[in-house]
Amino acid sequence: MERLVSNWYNHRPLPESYICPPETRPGKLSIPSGDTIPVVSLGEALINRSNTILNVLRASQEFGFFQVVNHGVSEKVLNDTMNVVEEFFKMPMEEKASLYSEDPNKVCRLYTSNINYGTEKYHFWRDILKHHCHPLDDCIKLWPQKPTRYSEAMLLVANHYPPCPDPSLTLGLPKHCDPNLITILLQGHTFGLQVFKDGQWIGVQPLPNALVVNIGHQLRIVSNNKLKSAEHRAVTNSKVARTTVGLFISSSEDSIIEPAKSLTNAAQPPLYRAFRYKEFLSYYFSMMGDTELALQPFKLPFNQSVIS
Ligand SMILES: O=C(O)CCC(=O)C(=O)O
Ligand SMILES: [Fe+2]
Repeated sequence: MERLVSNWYNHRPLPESYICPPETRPGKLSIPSGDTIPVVSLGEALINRSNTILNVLRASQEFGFFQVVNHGVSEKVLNDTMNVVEEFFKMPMEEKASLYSEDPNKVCRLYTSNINYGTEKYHFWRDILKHHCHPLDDCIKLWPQKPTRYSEAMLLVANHYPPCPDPSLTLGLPKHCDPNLITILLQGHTFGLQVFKDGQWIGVQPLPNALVVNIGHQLRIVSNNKLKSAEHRAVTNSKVARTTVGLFISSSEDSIIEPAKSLTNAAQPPLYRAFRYKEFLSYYFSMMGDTELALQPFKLPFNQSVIS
């Protein structure tokens, strides 16, 4: 519990154990906050559905990332979700203590940094509240009891990045691709999310009431690499705490994942073998940070993919 950054951050300078190796440091923080990440207005689908679908496909092929506006989720629901999560992180430590756990198998838990605080080489400037949402009737009983409004919001991962004494030396979240199908992120008003595209980092501009959508590894595999699972990371800032809420859409751990048959043929053979999602997840978490290595054991060698 003492490990949570929000427990101690404003009492001391950046501890050495949070300093990233030079090649992964954010360094200069004036990353262009791109208008380049596509913004898709879902409201347009009511008038021209096929054009909206094309926009989503194009963004998923080129960037693996886009923002959606006019999505139909009310401003009130978005604000309530963000407020209740911010309220959760602001609660006194004693109120949150029962949720703190370093056991990754716990269905609802509060923890810090990244996957394994005990074994990681250096730490990240982030506290996390994570829980499952499906099946809702079972999961909701395990969600935080306080703030009492909490269970009216539905979410899976809430990231909290307290103000940081030196944002140029540390990261909130290291470079990664999400393992699941699609992630929908409410990133609030504070800049911090960056996407790696064509060898450089691009900032994802916080837009009012927008949701950031990104393609995960599962969908990259199902689409046989037609859609891109983009690498991204979160940087911190020294002025304000940043809180984000991510809904991770995923198939069940027992599902078989493989390239869709309708997208493969003799000219475009499957690039991945079939596997159970849980097999992928355990390998992914052991390879955290190296996107291509995480996919390696699931790739088919070219000649084998032609035969199958
Ligand atoms: O907090 C953010 O801006 C990014 C979060 C994210 O990428 C994740 O939780 O996988
Ligand atoms: Fe992510």
